[in-house]
Amino acid sequence: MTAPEGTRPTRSGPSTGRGGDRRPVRPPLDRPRRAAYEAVAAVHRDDAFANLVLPIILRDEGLFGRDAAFATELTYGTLRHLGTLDAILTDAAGRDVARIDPPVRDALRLGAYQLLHTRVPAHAAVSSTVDLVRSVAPGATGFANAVLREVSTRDADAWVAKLAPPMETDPIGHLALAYSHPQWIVRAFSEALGGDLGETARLLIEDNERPPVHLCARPGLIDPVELADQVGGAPGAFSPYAVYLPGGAPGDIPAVVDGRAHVQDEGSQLVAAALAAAPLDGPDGRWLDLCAGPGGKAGLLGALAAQRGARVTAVEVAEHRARLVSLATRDLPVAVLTMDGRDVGGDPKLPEQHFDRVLVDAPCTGLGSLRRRPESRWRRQPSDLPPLTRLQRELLGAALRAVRPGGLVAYVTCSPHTVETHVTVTEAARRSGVPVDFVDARPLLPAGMPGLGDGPTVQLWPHRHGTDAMFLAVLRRG
Ligand SMILES: C[S@@+](CC[C@H](N)C(=O)[O-])C[C@H]1O[C@@H](n2cnc3c(N)ncnc32)[C@H](O)[C@@H]1O
Repeated sequence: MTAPEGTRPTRSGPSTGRGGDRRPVRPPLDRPRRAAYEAVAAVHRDDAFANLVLPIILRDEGLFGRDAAFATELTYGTLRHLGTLDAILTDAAGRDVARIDPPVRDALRLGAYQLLHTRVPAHAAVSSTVDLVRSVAPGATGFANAVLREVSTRDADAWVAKLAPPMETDPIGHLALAYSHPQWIVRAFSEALGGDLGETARLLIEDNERPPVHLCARPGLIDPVELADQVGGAPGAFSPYAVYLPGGAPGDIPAVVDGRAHVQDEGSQLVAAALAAAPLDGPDGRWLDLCAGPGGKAGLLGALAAQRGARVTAVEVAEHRARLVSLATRDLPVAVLTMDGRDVGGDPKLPEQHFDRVLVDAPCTGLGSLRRRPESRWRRQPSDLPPLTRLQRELLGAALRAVRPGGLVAYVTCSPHTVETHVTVTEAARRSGVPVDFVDARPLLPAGMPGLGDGPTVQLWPHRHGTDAMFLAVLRRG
């Protein structure tokens, strides 16, 4: 991408050289790069989330349009490519990045990202980064200059060829370095893809792309073609409710403001709609969303329920997220309960064998939506899995208690990690003590959708479907 070379003065702007001030005149720090630096530094220093902290910094800096887009590209790109950039910087600096002063380290990461992954001219990438280092660690400008000059001696492919272990002997290590993912995540993806390393590489590449924004045109409230016309977008490839947003702030769209549409990945729409589409004998008026916050799927289920004379009970344990569910489902037949979903049978508001359709959109590692959270791949650890999978099993067990005989439970994660998908489902079903059968989930998705595998569960993928990597298992209680 082309970088707008900033020329405006900043808070830490240059000396004017007037009034006997003999300091040399320095080029001003451009505000997009400064904003990106502050966002990356906040992520590493304060454990901030880039998608929350960056909009605040952009607003405080008064950055809009191209400048904001450039700052966003630098922030998200640097965070996504962090693993590979750090390996390159370690080599170029001759010492582990962990031993570089954090402000200098973050500035170097931004500089290396510009050199290796953008069309910013090398001289501009180096000089603007050295300016940045001068403002945060004045003693380190010579070091930063030398490191970046070394980085600029190769392009990204040549650095990977130098530093990555050979694909033949260490494919996981190779892919991890080449496509900037932790090895344990590459291993998990490869396993979920049946060991196909070519496909694993395609997934990793997709994870490093900027994700599209999808809208859900709520059924019965707005036609997706009409919404697509309004926003200048296109109807989705698979979900009958999806609209692809070409750009702009979704919060400014009138249909989103008045609750006829909401922002939601197309894969999330598909799995929620699949539960509503599954054939069911007998009563069909009581639907339950056991993990509802912040309310994306409850919004779609609520709109579908309204069309079919059903009602949704939406359960969420975190109070602030339960409030978000209430906001997301206003004017829909949805009752929100702030409570622990595992209390099924232990609380009169959540009786056993009461519901016809139950969704368990379980808390998970979120490895299926790494595109949307650039820093999360570096924060997640394998040690996150045991407590999460225990909670997933307990919630699915509660759902199986909540559903009536003959009723349906959809278990969903936005992670393709088999421990959170297949292992959780089979273990929870085995331990539940109630008879359950798997329903083939593939026919519950739009006809002709490719790449759905052998069933009965479905795994969606960014590189196959353009969606987050959502997993869906549908169970029928006997
Ligand atoms: C993956 S998110 C659900 C996303 C939501 N279905 C949507 O589409 O917007 C999982 C949610 O489960 C909630 N949760 C975690 N433990 C829970 C529990 N024991 N009972 C109910 N909700 C829980 C989390 O707070 C989180 O909001």
